[in-house]
Amino acid sequence: MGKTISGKEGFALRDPDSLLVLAVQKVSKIYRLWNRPSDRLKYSIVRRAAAFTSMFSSTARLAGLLAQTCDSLMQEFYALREVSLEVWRGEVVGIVGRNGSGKSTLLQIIAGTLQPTSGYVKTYGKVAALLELGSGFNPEYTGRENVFMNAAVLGLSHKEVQGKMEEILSFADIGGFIDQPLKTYSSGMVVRLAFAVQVAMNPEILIVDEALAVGDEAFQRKCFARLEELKEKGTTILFVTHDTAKVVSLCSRAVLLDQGEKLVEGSPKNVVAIYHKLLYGKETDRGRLREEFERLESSSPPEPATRRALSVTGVSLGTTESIEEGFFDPNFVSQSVVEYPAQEVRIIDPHLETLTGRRVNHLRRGKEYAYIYKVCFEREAWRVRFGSLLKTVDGVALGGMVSHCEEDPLPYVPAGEVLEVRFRFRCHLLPGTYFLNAGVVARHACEEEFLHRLIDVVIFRVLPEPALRVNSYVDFLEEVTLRSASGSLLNGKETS
Ligand SMILES: Nc1ncnc2c1ncn2[C@@H]1O[C@H](COP(=O)(O)OP(=O)(O)OP(=O)(O)O)[C@@H](O)[C@H]1O
Repeated sequence: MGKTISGKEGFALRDPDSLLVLAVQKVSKIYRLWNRPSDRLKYSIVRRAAAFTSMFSSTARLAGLLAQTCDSLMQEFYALREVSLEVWRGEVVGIVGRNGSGKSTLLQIIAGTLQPTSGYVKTYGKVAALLELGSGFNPEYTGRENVFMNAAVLGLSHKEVQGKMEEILSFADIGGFIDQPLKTYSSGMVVRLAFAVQVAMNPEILIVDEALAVGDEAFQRKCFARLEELKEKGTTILFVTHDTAKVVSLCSRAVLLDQGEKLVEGSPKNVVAIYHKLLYGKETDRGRLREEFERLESSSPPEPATRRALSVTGVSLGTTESIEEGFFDPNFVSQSVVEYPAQEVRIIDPHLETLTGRRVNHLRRGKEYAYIYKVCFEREAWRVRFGSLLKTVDGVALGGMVSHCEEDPLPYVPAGEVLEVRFRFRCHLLPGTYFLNAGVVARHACEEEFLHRLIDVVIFRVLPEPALRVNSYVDFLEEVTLRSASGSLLNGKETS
C-alpha cells in the first residue's frame, strides 16, 4: 500500500510513490427539509432579519427569537454524516446499503457533481462516472455528435475521440442509430452509448451507480465483462449496487452505509453478511452489528491444505471403499457462521452424510451425498418450506435447494414437531472449499418470513484430483472429442 502524508486539513496529499487514488475525509451532506414550500422564502427573510438585529445589542433578544423561528421552519437531514474512505489503485470497492442510506450521494460527491456540506474529497487521476448515464447528452444532436461533445467534456480531444470511435461504436452496438438524433433512441440505447463513451476514456477511477441495471441482460453481461477487464488493467472501480453477489464476485473491498454513516468496511463477504442481517435480521443494534463484523473479520479463513486433514487425529476414514466417498475431519468447522434470530423454530445439527449414513466434510466429485438438518418447532407454523444454499469461499451463490415450491408449501406444522430435512444431491463441484446455508420459512400474514436461518453453517471440501479437464466451480462436462480434418478421431470416444 502507498504512503499518505497529512496535509493542511489533515488530508492525504500525493506522495510520488503513493498509490492512493481517492481520499474522502469526513464528508457530510445536509439537506434542509421544509415543513411547507413557502417556508423556504420565510426562512431567508427571517434569517436576514435575525442577522440584522444581531448587530445591535439592544435587539439581541429579538435576534434570538428570530433565530429560533428560523430553526422551526426546517429540519436538517444528514444524507451523509462524516464519511471517510481511502481507495488505492486497482481496488474495486463495492458500496452497499439500504434504500436512502446515502450511496448515491457519496458517489455524486466523489464524482464532483454534488458539493458536500463539510469535509473534503481528493481524487488522483482521470475520473469517469457512470451515474445518471446519458444525462449530459443533447436529445437534438445525433449519437455521433453527442459522443464528440460528451468526450470533450471528459477531457478528450477531437482526434482522440476519432481514434476511439470504432471502439465506442462496437461496444454500444446501436447500428445506424448512431447518426440519428438522440431523441429517437430508446432509454437502453442511450445507456449503451453513454457507457461506451465513459469506459473508452480509460479512466484511472471509474464510478458506477446501478447504471448497468438499465440495459438488457446481454448488455449487462457485456458491461460487467468490461468492468472485469478494466479491473485487470488496474483501474480503480467504485461500485454501488443492490446485487450483493456482484459485490462479492467483483469487489476486493466493500463498505456498508447505513443512515448516512459508514457502518462497516472490509471483506465483501463479511460486509454482505452484515448487510443481509440489517435487511432481514430485524437487527438494528448497530454497535452489535459492528462487533459481529469484527468477529467475522478476525476469524481466520479456512486452511486450504487437504494434507492437514488427512493427518489430523480423529479423522474418520472408515473402510478403503468408503474413503472413496470422502471422510470427516472434526477440526474442519465453519468459522464464519451467521445466525439470524430464531422465531421459536430452530435448525439443529446441519451436516453432510454419504448415502450409507456416514458423516463427511471431505467429498469426492461425482459421488452422491445427503445434506441433512433437523428442525424443532416450538410453535405451530403454516405454509412451511425448508431450504439451503451452496456458496463458494468468496460468498458466490452456486445453487439453492428447497423442499417445496412457493405455490405448494407444507401446509401446517404443529407445535412440538421435530422434522428431518434431507437434500440428496450428486457432487458436481470441483476441488475446493464450499459453504452451505440452512433456512426455514413460513407464511405470516401475507408474507413469507424466515423462522430460522443459519449462514455458512456447514463447511466442506471437495478433494483434489490429478489431471482434471474442467475448471472453475461446477463440472458439467460429459465428453470432449477431437477430430482431424480427415475425420479420424484424435481424442475421446466414437459416438453412434
Ligand atoms: N435533494 C435532496 N433533498 C433532500 N433529501 C435528499 C435529496 N437527495 C437525497 N436526499 C435524501 O438523502 C438520503 C440519501 O439518498 P441517496 O440517494 O444517496 O440514497 P441511496 O443509498 O443511494 O438510496 P437508493 O438505494 O434508494 O438509491 C435519502 O434519504 C434521500 O431521501
